[in-house]
Amino acid sequence: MTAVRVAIVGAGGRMGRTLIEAAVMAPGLEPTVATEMPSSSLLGADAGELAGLGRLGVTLEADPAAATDRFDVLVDFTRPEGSLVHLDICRRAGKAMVIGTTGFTDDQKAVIRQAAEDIPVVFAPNMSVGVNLCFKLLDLAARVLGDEVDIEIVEAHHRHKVDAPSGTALRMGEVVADALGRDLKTCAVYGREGVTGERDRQTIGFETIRAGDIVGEHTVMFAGLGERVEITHKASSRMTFAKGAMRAAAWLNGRPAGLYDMQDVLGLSG
Ligand SMILES: NC(=O)C1=CN([C@@H]2O[C@H](COP(=O)(O)OP(=O)(O)OC[C@H]3O[C@@H](n4cnc5c(N)ncnc54)[C@H](OP(=O)(O)O)[C@@H]3O)[C@@H](O)[C@H]2O)C=CC1
Ligand SMILES: O=C(O)C1=N[C@H](C(=O)O)C[C@H](O)C1
Repeated sequence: MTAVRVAIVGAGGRMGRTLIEAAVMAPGLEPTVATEMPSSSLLGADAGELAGLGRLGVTLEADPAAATDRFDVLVDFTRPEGSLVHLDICRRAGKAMVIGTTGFTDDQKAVIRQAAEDIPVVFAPNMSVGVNLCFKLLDLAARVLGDEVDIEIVEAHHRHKVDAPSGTALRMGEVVADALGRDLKTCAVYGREGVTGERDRQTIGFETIRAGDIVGEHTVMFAGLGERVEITHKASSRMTFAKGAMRAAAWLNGRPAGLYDMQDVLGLSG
């Protein structure tokens, strides 16, 4: 069987380097393209050496559009503006794409939805199996505990993270809001300060912590009178996300055009 050829964009980033390692380790996948920003001092470096694996023979280049004949699936953990450029390249070339980047606006998400009419795309704010299991548990908890409890979502990440709340926290909020028939757009409260008045039970609160080298932690609290349920996920290695992204790339190769997420990849949808 021929290996699925994977392009990793943003290869010099925290996730980029981990993705290179995960692609090397994943059976049936082969990292064939690695790109970085045209301004990057890493251009010309060997992707394997960058990931601490030794020479791989894949050189960091600047333009994924010039490499479309050398990959089957492009994996993107960069920034929203970069992801949309990469999406356009994949769409024009008829290539599949895995998007792990977070922080998109609603308009940018609409562009992704539109592109997925032409190419297969997995778009997920968190590629770990554990978080995707938590989405299912959250749906169940919200349905059972209902409107009697106060719901708060607390997330913590490293000091370098640029978007808040995390994409995962927002998706957790959507899952809970959907289960309760609420619209997250109108019921979300982002942080509190000053004289806030009593809590409105219909709201879903978000709190963000940015500190040190925390890889990624999420807790959803369902707090009632006399008891409290908390569902927590703690990532201790970026490899958990990178392995999920490689699983998504293998799953996506050869699929029809469409917008998929990790629930589809893991067989958890529905
Ligand atoms: N879905 C999931 O499971 C996960 C998602 N993420 C998300 O992945 C993204 C990346 O995270 P992380 O690796 O920590 O971030 P980093 O900042 O470490 O890496 C981002 C990489 O993308 C490059 N980049 C930045 N802007 C552009 C652009 N416009 N075009 C092309 N490349 C660009 C950066 O280059 P340069 O350094 O030169 O700016 C860098 O190499 C974030 O949105 C994060 O939330 C993270 C972990 C898990
Ligand atoms: O930026 C990160 O690091 C992470 N981002 C994702 C998010 O915003 O949800 C996923 C993970 O928690 C790590």
